[in-house]
Amino acid sequence: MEAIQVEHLVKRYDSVLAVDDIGFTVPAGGTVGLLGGNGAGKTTTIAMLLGLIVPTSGRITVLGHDMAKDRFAALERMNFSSPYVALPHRLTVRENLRVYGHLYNVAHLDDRIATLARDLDLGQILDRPAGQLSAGQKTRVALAKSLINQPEVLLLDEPTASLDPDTGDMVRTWLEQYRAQSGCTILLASHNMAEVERLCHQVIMLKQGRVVDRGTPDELLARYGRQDLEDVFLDIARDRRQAVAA
Ligand SMILES: Nc1ncnc2c1ncn2[C@@H]1O[C@H](COP(=O)(O)OP(=O)(O)OP(=O)(O)O)[C@@H](O)[C@H]1O
Repeated sequence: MEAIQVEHLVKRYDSVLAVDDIGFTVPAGGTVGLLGGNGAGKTTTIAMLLGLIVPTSGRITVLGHDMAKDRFAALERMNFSSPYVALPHRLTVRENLRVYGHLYNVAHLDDRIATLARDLDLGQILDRPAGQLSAGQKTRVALAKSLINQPEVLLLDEPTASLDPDTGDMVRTWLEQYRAQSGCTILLASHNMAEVERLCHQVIMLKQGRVVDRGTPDELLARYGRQDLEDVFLDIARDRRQAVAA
């Protein structure tokens, strides 16, 4: 079953065609990476999947619900993390998580917050105002917020941005465990190619709002004759493609 289905999706902002007729699916339990340079359309695509931005045209189905008609039924089973969304600054981390927990009607909320605080190492910062945290601490809190309702579909925009290598690795390991234990479907936008190689079953390469390539990390490496995805990314960004088997 497909958890996410995107068909002929378009978003135009006046003169900018931010998303230009893209289509992809994410199978239930799969992790798909959305890659592309700055301005490629990743954040716009995620915002449309969440119903935060209305598409110019096209169709999005999440967990069987058409997002144009029936998005609230899907939204309560989804969540997201984005560095572009600031949590209320004056509330402590715990208060923030409580607010979001109530929005999603989370049962046994204190237990859920305690579990997330333990797993994401938030113990020291739970009672500090969100506005006073470092960028890396905010990223971990945003991730905790995104998991408060144990979503079946998780949209992650740069989930490890600002994390030091050790914490980034901890978060990736934890995401792998969470996915294995929950069967959650993940769409991940990232500029970290090692992260994409490690987490994603399938990769979609966007450029100027269009899908320019897609495949498993191994397929893309073979197609471009490269050892790592960073070089594949650069080839695509710079319009180079090796004359190897497609
Ligand atoms: N509100 C807006 N009004 C006008 N243009 C916009 C708006 N939001 C995004 N754009 C444009 O749409 C295009 C896609 O932007 P988007 O933020 O989706 O890219 P991205 O792939 O997430 O980039 P990055 O890696 O830099 O975060 C860009 O050209 C951007 O300037």
